[in-house]
Amino acid sequence: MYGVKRILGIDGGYRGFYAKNTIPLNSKVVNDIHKRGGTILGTSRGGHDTTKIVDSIQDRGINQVYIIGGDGTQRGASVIFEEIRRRGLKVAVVGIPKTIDNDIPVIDKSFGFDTAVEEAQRAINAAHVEAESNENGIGFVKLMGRYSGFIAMYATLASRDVDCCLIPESPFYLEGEGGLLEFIEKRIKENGHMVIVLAEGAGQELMSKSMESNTDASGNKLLKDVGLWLSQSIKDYFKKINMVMNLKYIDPTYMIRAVPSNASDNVYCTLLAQSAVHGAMAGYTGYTSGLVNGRQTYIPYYRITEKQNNVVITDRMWARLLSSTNQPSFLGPKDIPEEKKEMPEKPTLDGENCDGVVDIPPVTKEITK
Ligand SMILES: Nc1ncnc2c1ncn2[C@@H]1O[C@H](COP(=O)(O)OP(=O)(O)O)[C@@H](O)[C@H]1O
Ligand SMILES: O=P(O)(O)OC[C@H]1O[C@](O)(COP(=O)(O)O)[C@@H](O)[C@@H]1O
Repeated sequence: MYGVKRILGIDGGYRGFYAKNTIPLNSKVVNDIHKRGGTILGTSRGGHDTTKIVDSIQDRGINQVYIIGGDGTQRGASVIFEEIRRRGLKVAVVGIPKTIDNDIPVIDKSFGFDTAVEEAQRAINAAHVEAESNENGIGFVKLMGRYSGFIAMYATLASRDVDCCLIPESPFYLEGEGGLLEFIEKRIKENGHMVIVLAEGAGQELMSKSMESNTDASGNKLLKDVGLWLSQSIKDYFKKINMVMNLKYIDPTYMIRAVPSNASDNVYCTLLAQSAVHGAMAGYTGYTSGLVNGRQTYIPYYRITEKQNNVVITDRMWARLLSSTNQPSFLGPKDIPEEKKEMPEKPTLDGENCDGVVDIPPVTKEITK
């Protein structure tokens, strides 16, 4: 449509700009990538050397850069955009929001999230079958979600087989009255089985200080395996109270991330890509292409990078989850920040992303002509 002759793929994330050869892309090369999981370009953490990246863009004569990834990637794109602007280069920088975690703010959802939720159902179904088939069975599923529990929350709501969903945004405790272990014992006594879904970032603070972890190359906290730790704690508890229990632990995290995208994500990806290109061709730069309240928009980087999208546990969606699982909130009044105690009803479809959409500024014509 625009007569573009040369498209280069950057191999292996940000460091690929300066440490690797580019991968020529054409319609033949990308013809069936939507049917495969993963990425033909490769991915990595770390490696964001802004000067070298922008040098590489400049040296190669690149005039449009499309950067695909999660909230960290969008922050990286924003830094590149600033440097390009500082140097006065005529290069458009555009972000495409791709992450299964759905932790990018403002937009309705990121590309990959729907697929992850759908695939998580398989693991939850398996956990349910195993739990039902064993005496006092517990099916325990760990899902991704380092800081944001969206996959766990939506998979739980979709499945309706889950008795307890634990996410990073909602603190919980194990022992004593109102604690998780007491709840599990009660639910098992009532139903004879249960399913627990856990986002990997949940309950990290409960694990021993001796298991203190570092950060990955991107600066993300390296998580301790809360799934294994929690399943062992549950087993120890049932041993202590001398009650039979069969816990089956399922960790489908990388299997979920590796599947090809589903139909809904394929369509979404097409919209994101087309919209991103139209924006750059129209002369815009410094934005992430995304769906907001069902409409394709161009969102200036400063709105994307100012915060992370997290589950708001005082919002309606989490309330819906609590009523669906009938789990306790595990919260005392002290766990709810003052300003969250009286949240006004928000005028969106699902209670999420409200903060970002009410006053989205018009696209600033951050254009390098
Ligand atoms: N504040 C930042 N400034 C510059 N680059 C960043 C920043 N945060 C993240 N990046 C770059 O983006 C990459 C991807 O971020 P990461 O958090 O690993 O994944 P995701 O994009 O899925 O959130 C990082 O490896 C790093 O190169
Ligand atoms: O082990 P890796 O490759 O660093 O990835 C694990 C992390 O990936 C995430 O799913 C984010 O992945 P995406 O950005 O690809 O969606 C986190 O939830 C998880 O902690």
